[in-house]
Amino acid sequence: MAGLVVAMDGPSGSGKSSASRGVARALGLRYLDTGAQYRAMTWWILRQGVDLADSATIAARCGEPEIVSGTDPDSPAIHVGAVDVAGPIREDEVTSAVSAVAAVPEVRARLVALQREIIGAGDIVVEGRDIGTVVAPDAPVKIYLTASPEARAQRRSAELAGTTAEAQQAALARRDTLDSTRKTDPLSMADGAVELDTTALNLDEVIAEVLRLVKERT
Ligand SMILES: Nc1ncnc2c1ncn2[C@@H]1O[C@H](COP(=O)(O)OP(=O)(O)OP(=O)(O)O)[C@@H](O)[C@H]1O
Ligand SMILES: Nc1ccn([C@H]2C[C@H](O)[C@@H](COP(=O)(O)O)O2)c(=O)n1
Repeated sequence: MAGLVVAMDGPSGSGKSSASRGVARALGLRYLDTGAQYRAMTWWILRQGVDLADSATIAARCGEPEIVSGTDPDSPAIHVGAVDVAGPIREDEVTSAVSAVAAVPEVRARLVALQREIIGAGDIVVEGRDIGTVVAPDAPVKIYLTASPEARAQRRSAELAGTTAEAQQAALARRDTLDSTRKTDPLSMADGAVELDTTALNLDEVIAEVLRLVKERT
């Protein structure tokens, strides 16, 4: 299984992180959360006071922050320079701004290059929106994870305090629309990807199905 790359794409809240980490653990692979990188870039852009509508400035400055991703599925780490941003990047301020920053082509070019560098010789599960289409189109295993909007919102609201499933469903729908309608590398299912609807599956069942697909395709 040396050199294996598993590409896991899908909309927000479909379970990509949980499933990817479980699969990586089971197979002794590394794990890369590319969404955390877009969030880290967004955290830095917000800290610089850059207007989110000013894509020219975002494009001009997106080469400045050093974004460092850990690849241990048991403790995925993300730093901007020396600052641990694992907590702040999950705050509402970043979540509601990240799609605008991720739509800037220069941001994507920088992060896709960083992702390819980390993927390197493989042995990794990589999750995001464009892994199977753009970042690693030759990955032997490509999964497109989905779940109904209601299930995704229910899962998200169970995870976060002080919110409702209705509020989460609206926020997820907004992000889905922005991520799947942007001009550069929108969220879409890659050629050769297997769609896995997790609405009626628990996490262990999702991981077992992905492991079965890995076995079948390698
Ligand atoms: N099959 C499942 N059944 C029930 N809950 C699940 C399942 N998969 C994931 N979850 C829960 O749903 C929530 C969202 O999962 P996760 O963060 O893995 O999704 P994601 O697709 O990575 O989201 P995002 O793209 O926003 O980072 C988490 O609380 C997770 O524990
Ligand atoms: N490969 C990727 C990964 C993520 N994004 C963008 C779109 C998401 O809304 C945002 C945050 O990702 P999440 O943490 O929710 O997985 O980052 C992208 O465009 N491409």
